[in-house]
Amino acid sequence: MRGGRAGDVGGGGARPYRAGFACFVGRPNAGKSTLTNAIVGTKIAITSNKPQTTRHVIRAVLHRPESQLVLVDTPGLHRPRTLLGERLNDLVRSTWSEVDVIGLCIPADEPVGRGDRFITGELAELKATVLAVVTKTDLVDKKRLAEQLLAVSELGEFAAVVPVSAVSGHQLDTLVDVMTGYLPESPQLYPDDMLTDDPEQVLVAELIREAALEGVRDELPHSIAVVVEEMIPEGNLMKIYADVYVERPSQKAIVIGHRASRLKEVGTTARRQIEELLGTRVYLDLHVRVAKDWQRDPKQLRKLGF
Ligand SMILES: Nc1nc2c(ncn2[C@@H]2O[C@H](COP(=O)(O)OP(=O)(O)OP(=O)(O)O)[C@@H](O)[C@H]2O)c(=O)[nH]1
Repeated sequence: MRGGRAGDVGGGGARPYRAGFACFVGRPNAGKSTLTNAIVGTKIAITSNKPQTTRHVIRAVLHRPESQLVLVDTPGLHRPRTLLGERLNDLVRSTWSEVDVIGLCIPADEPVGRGDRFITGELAELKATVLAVVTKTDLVDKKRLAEQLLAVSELGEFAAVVPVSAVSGHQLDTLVDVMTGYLPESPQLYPDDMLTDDPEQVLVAELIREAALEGVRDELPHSIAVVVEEMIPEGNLMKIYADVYVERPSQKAIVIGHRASRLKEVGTTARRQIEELLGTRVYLDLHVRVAKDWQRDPKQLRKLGF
């Protein structure tokens, strides 16, 4: 509906405008978030070297003259052990049913396994076009890559198998081209200047959460949640008030550190990243609170946005 299209002008031979939704799926650590970041070129989806850290569906809009690819970031599918785990899996499935193109990510440096087979089976039921994306090609040599491409193509019926590296940038444009080719003909979905339709607060909360996890992932891998309570613009300054939730007092001590030294670092790191994201100066006020067993309590989960 919104915006005109250069492709309309001139008629004869112009390719149709395509627009639609796509997402990357795959087992934890397959490289989905890193790939999304590399394609979008800005730090929107949050990555970590620990599985299951992507907790929000985040959309990034890739504008091209003849197309618009809306990337939806989903968490990795996994065996639920807590209520949060179940919610995450529901979120993954509902996202899958809404998109036009799905890129199943399989790392080049790990054997194709049961998890990949399971997800491939689930995807076969959907109406979306499914591509296989062999990620992290920079980690293997040509021979290993060729073997992996073969193993992946034997895994299921894919519209295409595309090897990429988010780190070296290898084939990223090709992947976008291939995915775009499978989008439906459609008018432009979002205005030209829009990169993401997610509330800024979600992105800000994710940046704070990532900073709070830095260096303590082994101790508190899934025990931190962040809620941005208020964002108040004041001239060219954005005042942000946020709560960092942990499950237990002992975790609160870890996050805060000796004489609040760690919390200060978290605040500084997060503030820099938020300033980059918002393009304004930021004042960041962080409070650490204990929400007992928040991962298991539906009321707490709702409050924390799950
Ligand atoms: N060398 C290399 N490492 C990569 C590449 N892509 C991702 N990684 C690394 O692989 C790990 C997992 O990447 P993520 O992007 O967080 O994986 P994910 O699939 O989003 O993981 P979940 O959020 O757990 O579902 C991180 O340590 C990344 O740095 C790549 O192209 N090359």
